[in-house]
Amino acid sequence: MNLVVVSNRVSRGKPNEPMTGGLAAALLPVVEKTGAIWVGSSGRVRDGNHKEPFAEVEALGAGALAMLDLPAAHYGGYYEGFANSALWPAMHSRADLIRASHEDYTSYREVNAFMARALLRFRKPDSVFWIQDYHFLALGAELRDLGVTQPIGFFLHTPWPARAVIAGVPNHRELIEAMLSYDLIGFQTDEDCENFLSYVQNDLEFEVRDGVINSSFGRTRAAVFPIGIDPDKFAQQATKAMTHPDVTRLRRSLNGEKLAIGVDRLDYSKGLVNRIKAFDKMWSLHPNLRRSVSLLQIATPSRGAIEAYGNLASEVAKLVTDVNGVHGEVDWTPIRYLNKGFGQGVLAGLYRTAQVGVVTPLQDGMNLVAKEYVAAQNPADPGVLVLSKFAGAANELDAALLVNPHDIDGMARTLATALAMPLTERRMRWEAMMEKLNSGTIQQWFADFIEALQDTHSAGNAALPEPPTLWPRRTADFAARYH
Ligand SMILES: O=P(O)(O)OC[C@H]1O[C@H](O[C@H]2O[C@H](CO)[C@@H](O)[C@H](O)[C@H]2O)[C@H](O)[C@@H](O)[C@@H]1O
Ligand SMILES: O=c1ccn([C@@H]2O[C@H](COP(=O)(O)OP(=O)(O)O)[C@@H](O)[C@H]2O)c(=O)[nH]1
Repeated sequence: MNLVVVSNRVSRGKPNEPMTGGLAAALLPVVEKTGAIWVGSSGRVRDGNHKEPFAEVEALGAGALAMLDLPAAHYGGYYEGFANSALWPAMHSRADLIRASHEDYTSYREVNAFMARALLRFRKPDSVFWIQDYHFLALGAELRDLGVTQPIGFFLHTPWPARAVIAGVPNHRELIEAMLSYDLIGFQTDEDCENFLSYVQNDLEFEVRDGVINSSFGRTRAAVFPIGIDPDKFAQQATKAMTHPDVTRLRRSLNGEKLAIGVDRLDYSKGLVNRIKAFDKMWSLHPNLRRSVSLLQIATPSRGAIEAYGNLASEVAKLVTDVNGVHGEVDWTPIRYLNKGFGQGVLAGLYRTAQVGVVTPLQDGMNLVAKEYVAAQNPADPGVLVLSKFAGAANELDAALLVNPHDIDGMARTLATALAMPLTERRMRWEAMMEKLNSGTIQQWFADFIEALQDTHSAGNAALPEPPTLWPRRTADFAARYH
């Protein structure tokens, strides 16, 4: 098997560089170990008609990384536009933030078609294609249009929302029909998978039986594959990081005070505003916790060219200033707020230093930070995870203190409970969570998906007498422009 993994964001595997998001963090070890070729955006754009996509290819462990320059005329409409101003808010049930022009949709489809053409260069007879995330919902259909008959799987890293929300995305029907060119579609949680199937059954009116969709576009299976981490690697990194200068300086600066940590992209889905309000409330309700616990909030800049993200950055910065102004003292700062990223080798030590990990998104596909925080703890004296019930991770990490991120008073109370939790209960909860992390590692996620993809593809071929007729050209106008 020659595995071709495709995502918008890639990682070059530089150990001291921060990961930009969980998708890149999760795929990196998979590519390094399995020898897959990972194709994604170089982050640069290129003018011209792009008949010959430009890819820079370099080794990545046992695998390879191919970084493509995407078409200059369409990059903004694709990434900041349709992907992150229409699909992202919809996937996170923020229909109020959906902004999409028809030009953005055209650019999105153009980039999907461009990527399909670029992938032909990496195709071999035994290739298996694995497409990642909402940037490439239509890529499978584009590949089928180009005559690709090999297995094509898709994994969605974000949530999939209720039918009424996805219906707010322009061209939703055409896009979701295009997804039915995939052999297998993977989701993070049962709820995401059920929401998707409910749309397919009720809005597209295709037959769904035992997670298999039989449509005029072929046979597609939808199933759940919760993404994991490598807990052993994180535990080792955390032990090693305790002597890193950033970590020792942090510990020294605490003077015995307790620490809570939050690590998030500066994204409205992460619930940063409510989290800071909950700390404000906690210090107001429990004045004894002033000076005895502070919050280190790492908020790495993300998608800054989009208005909603710029607004959020200003709102959070102002809120932090206000809360520090109210509760701070000449020699004590309640919230240390950093707009920069850290390599995972350092991050693991920061997690281990904190008695409480605060992961309170309003919606999140999985949230790998929650899993990393748990894996980085000292088994003899583990910290407590306070976790939103709306993060995909809450399905497995149900031994965390689960909170409703909309209930600020409730979160304030839970934070105080976490800070006072006795060692025996902390250990019991931590051991239960580690058991889950060890049985759902990133390696397992990869193996499960690829096995299911190959099985589904073989079963689909066996069931279909004339496969080529099942892949109608849904996107003839886009295809014609490039082929
Ligand atoms: O590539 P960016 O636009 O900078 O955004 C970063 C990534 O954010 C999202 O990550 C998701 O994947 C994680 C791993 O499965 C999951 O834990 C998290 O809940 C998701 O939000 C996005 O889905 C990726 O495509 C981005 O690369
Ligand atoms: O300074 C930072 C902040 C985050 N991360 C990594 O970025 C990923 C964030 O993934 P998550 O699933 O929590 O959220 P996403 O950003 O993908 O929505 C995790 O692997 C973190 O270790 C990092 O390497 N450095």
